[in-house]
Amino acid sequence: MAAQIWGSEKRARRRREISAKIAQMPELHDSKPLPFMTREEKIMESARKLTILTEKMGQIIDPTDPAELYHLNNEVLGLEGNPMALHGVMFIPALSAQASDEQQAKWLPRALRREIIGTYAQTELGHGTNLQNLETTATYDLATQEFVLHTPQITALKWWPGNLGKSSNYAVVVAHMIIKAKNYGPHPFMVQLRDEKTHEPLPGITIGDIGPKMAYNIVDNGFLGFNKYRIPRTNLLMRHTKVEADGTYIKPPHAKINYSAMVHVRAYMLTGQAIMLASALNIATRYSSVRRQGQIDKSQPEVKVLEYQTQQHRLFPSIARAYAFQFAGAETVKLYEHVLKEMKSGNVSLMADLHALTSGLKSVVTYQTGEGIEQARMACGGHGYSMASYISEIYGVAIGGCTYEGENMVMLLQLARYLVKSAALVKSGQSSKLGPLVAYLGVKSEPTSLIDRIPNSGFTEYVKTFQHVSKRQTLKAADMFFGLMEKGEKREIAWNKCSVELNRASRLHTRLFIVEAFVRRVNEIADIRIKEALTDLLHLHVNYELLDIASYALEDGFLSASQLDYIRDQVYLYLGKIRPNAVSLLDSWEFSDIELRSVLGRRDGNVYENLFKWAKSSPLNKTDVLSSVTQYLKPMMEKARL
Ligand SMILES: CCCCCCCCCCCCCCCCCCCCC/C=C/C(=O)SCCNC(=O)CCNC(=O)[C@H](O)C(C)(C)COP(=O)(O)OP(=O)(O)OC[C@H]1O[C@@H](n2cnc3c(N)ncnc32)[C@H](O)[C@@H]1OP(=O)(O)O
Ligand SMILES: Cc1cc2nc3c(=O)[nH]c(=O)nc-3n(C[C@H](O)[C@H](O)[C@H](O)COP(=O)(O)OP(=O)(O)OC[C@H]3O[C@@H](n4cnc5c(N)ncnc54)[C@H](O)[C@@H]3O)c2cc1C
Repeated sequence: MAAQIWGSEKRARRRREISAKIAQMPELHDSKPLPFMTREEKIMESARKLTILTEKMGQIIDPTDPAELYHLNNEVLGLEGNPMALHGVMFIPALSAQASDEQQAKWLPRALRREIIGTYAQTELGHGTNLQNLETTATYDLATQEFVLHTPQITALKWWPGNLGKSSNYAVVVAHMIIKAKNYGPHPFMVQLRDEKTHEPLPGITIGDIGPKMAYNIVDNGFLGFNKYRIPRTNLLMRHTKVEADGTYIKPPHAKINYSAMVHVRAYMLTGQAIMLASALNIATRYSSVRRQGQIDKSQPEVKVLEYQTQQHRLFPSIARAYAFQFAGAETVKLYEHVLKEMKSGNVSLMADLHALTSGLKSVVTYQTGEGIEQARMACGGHGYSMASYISEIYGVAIGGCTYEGENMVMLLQLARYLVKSAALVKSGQSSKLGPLVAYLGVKSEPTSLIDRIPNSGFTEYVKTFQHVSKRQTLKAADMFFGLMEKGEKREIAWNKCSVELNRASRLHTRLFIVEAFVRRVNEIADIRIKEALTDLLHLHVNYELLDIASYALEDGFLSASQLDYIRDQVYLYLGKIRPNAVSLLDSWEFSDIELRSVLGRRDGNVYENLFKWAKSSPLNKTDVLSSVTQYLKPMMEKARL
């Protein structure tokens, strides 16, 4: 099963080897539990480990393999980030995709050797979503052949970029490029922020940390201002766009090609979210098979809480989602790598499809991951609320994904633009022009669903039902939009009035893609036992998901009330079938105890003893009487007693 999850036997074996090596290297372990550290201590601890990794990484992993890097990162540095997180996740990808060959030769080897640390500085205090209204300017000075970076007012301060505040000395900065008083829109520039020797901010730069956040507190998200700060013309990233010495602008082959670093993260973060969901579920499911509370049959001893159907219903559909996200994420990464290769050689024809797909997936996956992790926390009762479970930290980190790389509603609306264009093709009889991901929009469906009507139909009737609801909602939302425009509404006003319906269409389309990716994967599996276990999980997935969106299929009679009862029964049936495999389905992800960082989710199940040990190690327990007591509470009580 690990081979299915991680993509191959080899990958699963490599993960095990890497975990085993790390287990033998105490210098790479947390020196104490992260929840007991202050933010400064955590940052220090993480930087300490990063420097060891820089020395020893080659002995542990193949540093050119992103999957191995990611595993190393999760084991050693953990989910809460590290001082170079953005360096690997956005700075290097931005340079790789957007810098010319000459620029890459100058900067990439230095970045890869970690001579410099970089980040991606785009969002500002006043604007994150609406890139067209960013306020930082890069004005070309023809006389000196330099760009002058400037922050005209407080809302133009860069705000949020990870590791910008304290760790990075370089950044890819996105600013509006102005040449001879003409604004060419946001463009990426390579900018040195700090002196390479002293690490002091360079003159003209204001920089710092934005303060503690809901999670990710090892990352120094920062602010950055420029006061007429000059950089050479050749620091504009010029793979696709060029500015000649005389100020001539050569436009890129696609207007949004400079957004590729964002698409990179959107594509890669899906499996990251799957891992976080599976981690939280692993903790909750292991604990649920240790925790005994109450009886189902009063004549029997107390049961493991995992025996309760409500507990299974809380956890198992999310187990199915974690697998589904991992499979859909793997497909998306493949597609992204393909499109990136094509883009580099000038073919930009697939960018719109990739953008639509990653926008929808990013939104649905992060939202459902958040839901699943929060349910996992609640499923652990009181101990889930303790930082000893570590689930709240996983939740805080995962939920950040709903906001970064494009706020979820906004990204769903991006996919909706693509769906509406596709709907227009269907309406004008040009269904043959639909791309493969939306081809179903042009296919006439049956009048009613055949779920439970055709024996042994596998998942086909389920997929058709998802297609039907997605198609119907897309056409309905598009009709609403076109109808308003026909009545004379301006395009943007009409769009806003339909946006809730449009986003519903985007979610349904994305959920269909996730179901299809799961079905595709299960169909490919040769090993009978693995196929059986995953087929059970897929049964739970399609029935649970369909029940969740049933109103869309009920309202036009595509599903009947009796079919809905059948679907509900299937959910209960598969909860029971999955129960014996539940812990194994999560243990198959092979997270080590080092990586999980959870007292509740320990592999050996020795929860109570270790919870007590953990509590005793709290800094508050170093002394029996705290100074808050001697200084305030004790005098208060004494005064009251007088
Ligand atoms: C040991 C050490 C270890 C280190 C690490 C190891 C690394 C291993 C690698 C593994 C990676 C794992 C990943 C895990 C991730 C976790 C890390 C978390 C870090 C978080 C970092 C966060 C960073 C950020 O948030 S950066 C800032 C992101 N900002 C946004 O996303 C802004 C959102 N807004 C937008 O994208 C745009 O403004 C948008 C799209 C809303 C509108 O843009 P616009 O320019 O205004 O567009 P408009 O004129 O309206 O035109 C729309 C038009 O354009 C099309 N379009 C838009 N975008 C694209 C695109 N990208 N591609 C193609 N087409 C695009 C759109 O479709 C419209 O088309 P039409 O409909 O045809 O008009
Ligand atoms: C943990 C974290 C890490 C980050 N790292 C980085 C980084 O490394 N580099 C970087 O540059 N940035 C980074 N960011 C910033 C992040 O990319 C932005 O916060 C994000 O893109 C959302 O933009 P915003 O803050 O402007 O939200 P807003 O756009 O102000 O969103 C507020 C509300 O308005 C709604 N809204 C906005 N526009 C529309 C619209 N057109 N239609 C409908 N609704 C709309 C949204 O849906 C939301 O409900 C990070 C953020 C976080 C939380």
